[in-house]
Amino acid sequence: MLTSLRLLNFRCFESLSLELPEEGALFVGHNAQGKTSILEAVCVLVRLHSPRAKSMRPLMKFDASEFGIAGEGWERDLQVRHSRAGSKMLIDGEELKTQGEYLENGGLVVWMGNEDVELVRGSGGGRRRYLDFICSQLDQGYRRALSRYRRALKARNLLLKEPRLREDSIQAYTEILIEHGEYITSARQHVLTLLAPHLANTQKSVSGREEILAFEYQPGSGGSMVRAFESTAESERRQRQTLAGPHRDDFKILLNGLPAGDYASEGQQRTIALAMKLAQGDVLRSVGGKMPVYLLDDIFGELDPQRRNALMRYLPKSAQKLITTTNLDWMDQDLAGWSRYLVDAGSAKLEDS
Ligand SMILES: Nc1ncnc2c1ncn2[C@@H]1O[C@H](COP(=O)(O)OP(=O)(O)OP(=O)(O)O)[C@@H](O)[C@H]1O
Repeated sequence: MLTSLRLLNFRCFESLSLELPEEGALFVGHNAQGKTSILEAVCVLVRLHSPRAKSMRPLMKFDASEFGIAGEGWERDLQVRHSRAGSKMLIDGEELKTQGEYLENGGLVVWMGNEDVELVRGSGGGRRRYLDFICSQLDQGYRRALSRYRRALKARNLLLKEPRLREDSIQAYTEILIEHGEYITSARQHVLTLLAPHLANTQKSVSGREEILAFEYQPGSGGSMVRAFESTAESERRQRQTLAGPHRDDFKILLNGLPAGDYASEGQQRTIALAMKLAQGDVLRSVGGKMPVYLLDDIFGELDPQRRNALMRYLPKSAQKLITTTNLDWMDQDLAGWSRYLVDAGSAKLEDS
């Protein structure tokens, strides 16, 4: 649990200091006032990961040359700083050399956003990121394997684009891809089996119906990386890119046996995405051994009031929940005792409830 948050030149915030209650808080305000940025800062501080930016650069206030996020959580003082010279991560004032060291023994996060529906109807990239975010939080080795795989994939694709192919070098990278690729694929497959029993509960809780939600893994190597490289060798050299491996993994989402991307209604797709994120929280808790912080960014807009309240009730009581919303008209009385911050033009003030 994070007990405080301090921002300096982060997105629209020049400076901000907040206390975060144990059960969490609501961040209420009009559009474009900074609500998402607060949740994003928490995600970066806890997991070094922004759910909406590919790099740290866009997180820096337009007119600033560095930004900082700090907070106390999990009995440590955490700090992330970024400037043009690079990023620094500190725990209790001591700078750490690697992201792995910073993340080790830290907190876990579930991010739920309006865009999650793309998990159901969008391309495989979103579903791979969903699995990667879970696997990376459960296993430090996974983060390492993924980053080595990505580097080797980039290098091998560049080699395949050269006018004269250097087969020895390509083969050297093939071996790296096989080593890390097998690890990534089996970790993703394992996480899907961990998610399966939770999905049944979460789907029922959010939809209020007996619907069967299931995943079917589709490895981008077809099952064996070694055989995949043999069978794609010719086409790779024609198309000049690596064609098999976990960068092409995907999984089918089936609702009552039918592909949800093609058959489920808009409302059902949104419910499935919520169920997937809630199941993520259940797995992080049961396997990762820690209660994650739930960051819910404006996910209520597309749900009817009954589902909004059902979702609020499903969230674990003992978890810290930080929630953004533009209004609270829909909230049932028994849920109304939350701490509320009014977010307005890059400031956040605690309101009397
Ligand atoms: N790097 C940056 N520097 C300064 N301002 C930024 C930066 N990045 C985004 N902003 C601005 O910060 C403001 C707040 O954005 P944010 O997404 O946090 O708002 P929000 O309250 O969540 O809005 P919504 O309800 O529309 O999602 C926006 O006006 C945005 O343009």
